[in-house]
Amino acid sequence: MAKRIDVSGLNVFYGDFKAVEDVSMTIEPRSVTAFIGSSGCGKSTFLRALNRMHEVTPGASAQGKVLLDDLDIYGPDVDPVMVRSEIGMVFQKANPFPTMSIYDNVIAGARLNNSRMSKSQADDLVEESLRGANLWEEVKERLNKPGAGLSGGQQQRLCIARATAVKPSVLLMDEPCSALDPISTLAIEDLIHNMKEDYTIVIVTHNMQQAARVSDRTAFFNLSAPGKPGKLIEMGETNQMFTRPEQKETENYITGRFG
Ligand SMILES: Nc1ncnc2c1ncn2[C@@H]1O[C@H](COP(=O)(O)OP(=O)(O)OP(=O)(O)O)[C@@H](O)[C@H]1O
Repeated sequence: MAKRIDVSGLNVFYGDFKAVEDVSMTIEPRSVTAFIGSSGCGKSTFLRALNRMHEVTPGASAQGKVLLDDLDIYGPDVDPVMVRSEIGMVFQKANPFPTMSIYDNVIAGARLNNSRMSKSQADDLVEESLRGANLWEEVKERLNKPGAGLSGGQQQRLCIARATAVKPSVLLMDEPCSALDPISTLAIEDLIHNMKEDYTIVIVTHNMQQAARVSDRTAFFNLSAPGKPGKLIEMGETNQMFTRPEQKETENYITGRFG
């Protein structure tokens, strides 16, 4: 299920402004990769270009290559909607459809892909996805209540259930815990840890302890100066990045001397 992402020479623009310059990296399947770096260095922009989500921003464009196993996601005949169902996304602020029930939130994307799904198939998928997101026990008695009635941490796990219900191979998470309290954060971190058996996971985080706790590999991005594009400075095993980074810039950032 999990797939590898290979990026080569990716540049991302907002109009004429180059926000990300010449990034190449491999994101390994069945592992967690963290993106760290100071504010504005292009982590979210780069993340969104991995499933063509930047295309919903007017004027945004990307150049370069992104392969999902063998599929060139920017290929001429490739449908961005298909790309986003293979490479799902979870955002900083949990965004369940507010008036929809918990049940319908989970099944919404999967129904778009398969409108002929039977009631029992849908029931099974809702349960499986909520169990996978470690939310089933908390909501099984109130599946028909609105998603917006859940706590922030529960809403974020609901969004994870919704993203996984379409059976993606990759999950991109953009600061998924930044709006959550420490207990809910730990619940999401545990979940990320368990989910990496089945998915390729990428997480953008400002919290370096979090990157150290949850990720196998870490990529550090930086800007050479304000207004310049963000670049990938270094990527490696998380342990090595936090103890023996190769670049001085990385060391300055992780030891808090910068950014
Ligand atoms: N919709 C947009 N239109 C124009 N410029 C944008 C847009 N979104 C981001 N940018 C610019 O692109 C650059 C990279 O922003 P991005 O949000 O990717 O950085 P980031 O590393 O994720 O920052 P943060 O950690 O603060 O979320 C910044 O200079 C930002 O101002």
